[in-house]
Amino acid sequence: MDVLYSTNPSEIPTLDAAALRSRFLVDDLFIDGQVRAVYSHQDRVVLAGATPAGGPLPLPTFPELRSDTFFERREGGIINVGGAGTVTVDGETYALKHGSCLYVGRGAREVVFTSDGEDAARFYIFSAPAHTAFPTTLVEAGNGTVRELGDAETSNRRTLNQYIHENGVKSCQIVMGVTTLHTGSMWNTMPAHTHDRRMEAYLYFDLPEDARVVHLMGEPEETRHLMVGNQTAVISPSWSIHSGVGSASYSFVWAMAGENQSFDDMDAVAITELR
Ligand SMILES: O=C[C@H](O)[C@@H](O)CC(=O)C(=O)O
Ligand SMILES: [Zn+2]
Repeated sequence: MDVLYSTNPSEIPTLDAAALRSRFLVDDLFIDGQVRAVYSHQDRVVLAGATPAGGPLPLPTFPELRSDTFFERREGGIINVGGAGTVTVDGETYALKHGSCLYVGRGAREVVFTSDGEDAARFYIFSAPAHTAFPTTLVEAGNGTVRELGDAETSNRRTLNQYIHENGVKSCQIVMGVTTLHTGSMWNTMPAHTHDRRMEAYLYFDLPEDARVVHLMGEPEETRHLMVGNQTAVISPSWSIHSGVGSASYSFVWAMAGENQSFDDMDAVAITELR
């Protein structure tokens, strides 16, 4: 498990592209037959990828967690960004096709991933510390609370599906869903925003391998960009904007944790104010 410590915004202007990438980008989550994980000190979230190939793949715990099982003191949201597969939680099997979301509550002991066929499932896991156990719950792709945002004219027409949130699947901290750009629209989250009470991570997926998202980060008055490929995550501290434009349309998993779960508690920044 890699550990990423928190970064102060004053460090941003001192970082070159490689240093920015090493602190905020996670691009090695999905490797056949492995569970890969990163512990971020932004609200102590863990980002993980599980790619079952050639047989069932159990979720281990990690020495850094000092726990007997991964979910001993944690909850998690799991979204499948690969081929169809299943997640078995303490003997109960949930089928997750591409884009479906499973919430796993604190205290789950045995979690095992499988792929249905040749096209390996790729389970993205976003986990946060949890104070109590909410029920493990499946939401099929597209069955969250849907918001239609943006316009084709400004190239940001997109469908946002909220899965784990105040008015949906209950959690201690996690707010999680998937946003899909309509064909021909390339911008997400414009106008950009911050939410000082929550960190957020984006995992871009369904982006062609030869395409990139130009992801904007940093304090609104001191922005930088990251060139982001398919199935790559970007960690956004609470002080950072998180917005991007693709060279092709794409989807992304967004997931937050922190002080509150109010999706609309965000401070928008007009593009004319960004520096
Ligand atoms: O705080 C909320 C998050 O940044 C995302 O939900 C935004 C998003 O998916 C979008 O505008 O497309
Ligand atoms: Zn946000």
